[in-house]
Amino acid sequence: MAGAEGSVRGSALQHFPITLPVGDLSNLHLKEEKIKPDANGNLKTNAISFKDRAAQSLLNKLIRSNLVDNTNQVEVLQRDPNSPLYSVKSFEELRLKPQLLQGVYAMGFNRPSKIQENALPLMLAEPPQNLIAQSQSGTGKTAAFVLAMLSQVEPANKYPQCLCLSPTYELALQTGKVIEQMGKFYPALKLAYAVRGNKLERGQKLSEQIVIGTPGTVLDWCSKLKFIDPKKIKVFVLDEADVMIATQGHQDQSIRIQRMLPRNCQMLLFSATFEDSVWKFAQKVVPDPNVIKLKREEETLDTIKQYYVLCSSRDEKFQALCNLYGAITIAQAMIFCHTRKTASWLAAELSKEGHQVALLSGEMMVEQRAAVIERFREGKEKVLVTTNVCARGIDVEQVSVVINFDLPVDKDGNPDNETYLHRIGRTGRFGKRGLAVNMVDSKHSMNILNRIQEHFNKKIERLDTDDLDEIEKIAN
Ligand SMILES: Nc1ncnc2c1ncn2[C@@H]1O[C@H](COP(=O)(O)OP(=O)(O)OP(=O)(O)O)[C@@H](O)[C@H]1O
Repeated sequence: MAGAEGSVRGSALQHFPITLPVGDLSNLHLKEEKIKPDANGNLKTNAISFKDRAAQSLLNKLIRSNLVDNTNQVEVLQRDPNSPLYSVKSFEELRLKPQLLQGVYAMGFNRPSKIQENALPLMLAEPPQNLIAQSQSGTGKTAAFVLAMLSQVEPANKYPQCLCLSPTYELALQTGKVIEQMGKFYPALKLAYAVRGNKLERGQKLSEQIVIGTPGTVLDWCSKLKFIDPKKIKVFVLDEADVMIATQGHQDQSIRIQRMLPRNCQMLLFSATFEDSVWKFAQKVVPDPNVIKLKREEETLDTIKQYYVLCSSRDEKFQALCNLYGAITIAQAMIFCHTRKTASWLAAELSKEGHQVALLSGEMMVEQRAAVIERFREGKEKVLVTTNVCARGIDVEQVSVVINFDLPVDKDGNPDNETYLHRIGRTGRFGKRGLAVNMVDSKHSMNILNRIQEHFNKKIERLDTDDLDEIEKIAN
């Protein structure tokens, strides 16, 4: 696929007259999308959660080079339950155009992922079917809808035929890269990015066959500026719906775009999660959908040894951690703090003690965070200090020790059991044994710990970090 020479469209980065560095999510889209306050006038929380979610999602894309391991079942709900349910075990069975099959193999894909096995036959059916699909990050959703777009597009027709909405500029670029890679054997195929800052001349009509962009700009290009004729769109993809719905503005714009499309346009919506709000939104933008869900791998505490250490202050917690340090660095460890400030302080103190630790903090740009995670994954650093927001959703499989320097609590100060399970649950995977140590420094945090024990109905043993024998015992 060739980029549009000298224009702001076409190949990904070099032609962009955009001054924001890639990865700086600080102001992006939040201002221009005119986020409306919710019923309680709550604007800030929404905006922050959008930013966090978008950064999270981008981070996952940057650090991911393989499919996520998943043994869970796929649930398929067909629009017409009487039609047979197809699933494919190979890309050949899909009868893709030869250039596309070449593109798939050039990317190193040998067979469809779990979600692709079921989603691709539905998406490529004749007539094309609408689909709502949910599965965790890294299970092959992007590759699936890119394949659907590339199957439908007619490179000889020089106008937009496929439209893909992404929540942010950076996420749009990541998906664009997949389109470029998979479509590279179609020389006539071009891609345009409808993102803020990408200015075209008035009255111009796009000749690119695929347009990917953020809802606000796509809406302008379809309605006010008329660069795109929405009536000619054959495939409409709404990616990262769970990130998208974190701003009301994005939801409204997506719905307005969807209403301009022809009735027979194929509508596809993808999301990593399926909370109520995502589901309601999905049903508004995808009429008569087939639905595919792939559940998350169940996390369990069964194979994890859990302890708590009783301290009376933050400094004592630090001392206890130093006592434990030798034992925990036999494997790789993640240390969770409640705030960025504590995380930075702790990382600095550990470094002063001569320990080599990495800090993953929300202040860093997403690319920097990805680099930290990459180094940790490669084992260049054995200990990663982080906050909850920063590390949510990141799977580093080889971590076998988790330290809760601060116990996870929600915004009301109650135990956050889900986060506890997610932090700890990742240590005991694939038959390996995991170790979790919780630092308790007040009556309040003891109370939180007790409620966590009750919730999971699992005893958390006390550990004395001055007792070397005991430390040795837990390390083995
Ligand atoms: N069939 C396949 N075989 C091998 N690798 C694949 C296959 N499909 C996708 N991948 C690779 O797996 C990784 C995750 O895929 P993809 O980005 O499509 O997942 P995703 O569910 O869209 O994740 P996210 O929600 O984070 O965007 C990518 O590196 C992709 O190249």
